[in-house]
Amino acid sequence: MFVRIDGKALAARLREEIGRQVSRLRQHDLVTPGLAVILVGEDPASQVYVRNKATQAREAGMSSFEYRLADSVPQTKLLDLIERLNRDPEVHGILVQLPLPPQVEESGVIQAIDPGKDIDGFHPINVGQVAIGGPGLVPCTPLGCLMLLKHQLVDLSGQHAVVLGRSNIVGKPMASLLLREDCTVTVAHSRTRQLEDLCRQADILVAAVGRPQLIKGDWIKPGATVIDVGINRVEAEGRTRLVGDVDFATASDVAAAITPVPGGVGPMTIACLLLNTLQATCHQYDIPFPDDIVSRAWGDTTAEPT
Ligand SMILES: NC(=O)C1=CN([C@@H]2O[C@H](COP(=O)(O)OP(=O)(O)OC[C@H]3O[C@@H](n4cnc5c(N)ncnc54)[C@H](OP(=O)(O)O)[C@@H]3O)[C@@H](O)[C@H]2O)C=CC1
Ligand SMILES: Nc1nc(=O)c2c([nH]1)NC[C@@H]1CN(c3ccc(C(=O)N[C@@H](CCC(=O)O)C(=O)O)cc3)C=[N+]21
Repeated sequence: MFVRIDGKALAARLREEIGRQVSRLRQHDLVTPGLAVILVGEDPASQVYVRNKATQAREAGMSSFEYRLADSVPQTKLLDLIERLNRDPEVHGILVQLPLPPQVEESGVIQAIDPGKDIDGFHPINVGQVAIGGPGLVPCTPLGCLMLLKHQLVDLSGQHAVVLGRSNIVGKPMASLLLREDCTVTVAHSRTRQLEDLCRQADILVAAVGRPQLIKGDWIKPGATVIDVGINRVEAEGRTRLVGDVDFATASDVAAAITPVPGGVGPMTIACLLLNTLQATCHQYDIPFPDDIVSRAWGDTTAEPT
């Protein structure tokens, strides 16, 4: 039986559970988790995400601080703001929306964020921790993908996972996490040969290439689980709509389960951002983090965060 993995519903349940944990912290007068989001420039899609992040943080009982900087902002000004937020006791998580304009050097900005407040998990310290299986903040999008996979599949061990895309924000951390789950992992990219044949070998296919509906049903192994990370805006019949990297219609005839776009990975990314903010807050205050939060939210035992 084909399953459409309902990321939107699962994310809503996870946010509710995060909200319960936040009110517990507040009731005990311990702390109100605070999330700071920095947006440089006026990209309309980024504005939508940043607004959604702020609204959902507030709905979960967190404080949300938004900083909008001009597209022409000098790097030093952005670094000064990050420094200030690193020291701000009301801010426990910092996110700088990517991509950044060309005058700003992305790696310098990421490295300026206090690794303990780096809720995106992009700082080299957190990247390294994930790679060696240590503690640390895990990037939100791959973390959300892993939770959806664990919800869908009882055992990831020994499964062949093919990750399409090798970006620092999705493909590479996704591959690290799947390896930690004992999958056999293949990472493909724009230079990969015979991509279709490779995809057909995947028990688990994670698509993060940013190419609208590139992956067709006949690229997919019957019974595979497909996670579609792609968010692509396409014009159709005079309207813009969102499609993934997977051609959902043909893929759903072959795969056992797929995440839809919208309503799949996207909402989980934001829920995981809030989860990371809660985790960072607990860590900063030496409060035990409720490790079973995902199973509490979803009522299963297969989806613990890593
Ligand atoms: N749902 C969510 O929460 C999120 C969704 N996204 C979406 O996920 C997608 C990927 O994002 P991101 O990782 O940032 O993108 P990047 O553009 O940084 O990376 C794309 C990757 O895909 C590879 N690639 C591009 N075209 C092909 C092709 N035809 N065949 C094989 N590989 C290809 C590139 O290869 P190479 O390295 O060789 O150039 C690269 O590794 C986008 O649609 C983005 O909008 C991103 C973040 C969060
Ligand atoms: N530092 C940083 N961290 C990020 O996590 C980050 C980033 N920069 N830059 C951009 C990408 C993209 N991203 C998305 C988050 C949510 C949805 C999302 O909620 N999507 C909805 C649809 C929203 C809509 O209608 O546009 C869905 O798929 O259902 C999508 C994409 C986070 N990113």
